[in-house]
Amino acid sequence: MTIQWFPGHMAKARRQVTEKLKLIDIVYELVDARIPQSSRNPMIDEIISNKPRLVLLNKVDKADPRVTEQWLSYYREKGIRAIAIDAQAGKGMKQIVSASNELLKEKFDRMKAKGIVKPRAIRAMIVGIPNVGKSTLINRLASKKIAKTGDRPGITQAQQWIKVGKELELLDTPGILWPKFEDPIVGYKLATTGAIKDTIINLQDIAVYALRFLTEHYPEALKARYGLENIPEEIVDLFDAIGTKRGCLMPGGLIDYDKTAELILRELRTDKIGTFTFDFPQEFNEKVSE
Ligand SMILES: Nc1nc2c(ncn2[C@@H]2O[C@H](COP(=O)(O)OP(=O)(O)OP(=O)(O)O)[C@@H](O)[C@H]2O)c(=O)[nH]1
Repeated sequence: MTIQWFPGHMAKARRQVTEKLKLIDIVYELVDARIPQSSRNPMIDEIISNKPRLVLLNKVDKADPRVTEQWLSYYREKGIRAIAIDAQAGKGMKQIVSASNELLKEKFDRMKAKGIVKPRAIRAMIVGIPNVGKSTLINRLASKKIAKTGDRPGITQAQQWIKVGKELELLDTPGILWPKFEDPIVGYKLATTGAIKDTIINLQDIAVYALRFLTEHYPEALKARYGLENIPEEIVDLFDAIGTKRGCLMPGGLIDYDKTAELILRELRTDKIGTFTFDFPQEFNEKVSE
């Protein structure tokens, strides 16, 4: 698999995020709850350094609730604050504000001690890879009282802040960090969940990955969706079975594998087969830094 982001592009995105870090108190690292690890930018720890961080597992409605719980305890054990949210439906929004308050309590207590009587609102920025739900979350948080507080003095680049109640101000442009995947499996996970375009990786290859994954981890859901008594061992036989059931045929009755792959991925992405998580915390126990 040859996927290369332009190094210049990456460097620019990184620079923009680093610039904005100076303006904020806390980073909201938005990841996809279906692939909490694969949808992180691997350099994020280094980029945000010791800035307080809140991990937001978005699209939790599309993930396996059992594995989401495992991820939340995993973060807890690592001392990382994390919340599962559904930005589309607006679930978890209050928790974002309360967790931010808790995380910054010490800093604001120090400000109070220095004689700053009224601590200002917490300033936050959302950071995440494409398609993870950054705009949806901004709109959701801004929904009722959208108010722009204007530019702050001393900042070269004009920044707009969105007020979220009295306690929070959010930068109106999120930081985009690219996923990086030397590991082809990470690429397949990103493609399966729709984080990268289908044109980047061959559609049939993505569907093969997805079917193998479901066969291993969620066989009952796969059987139920496609009316299979058993899941064939050979992947081509599984394609044939699904293609036949769904009438994905070419003239002459041969299975149309492209059409079958497209159907499987469409149904998977729209949760027709079920709600799944593709990253398991056990796989990454050694790899995540604190
Ligand atoms: N089911 C579900 N869908 C969501 C959720 N949050 C966002 N989406 C959907 O995910 C898609 C991408 O959301 P965006 O908000 O555009 O993502 P983004 O990170 O701003 O994307 P870029 O502009 O590409 O960086 C949209 O179709 C949203 O409706 C969620 O919590 N649940």
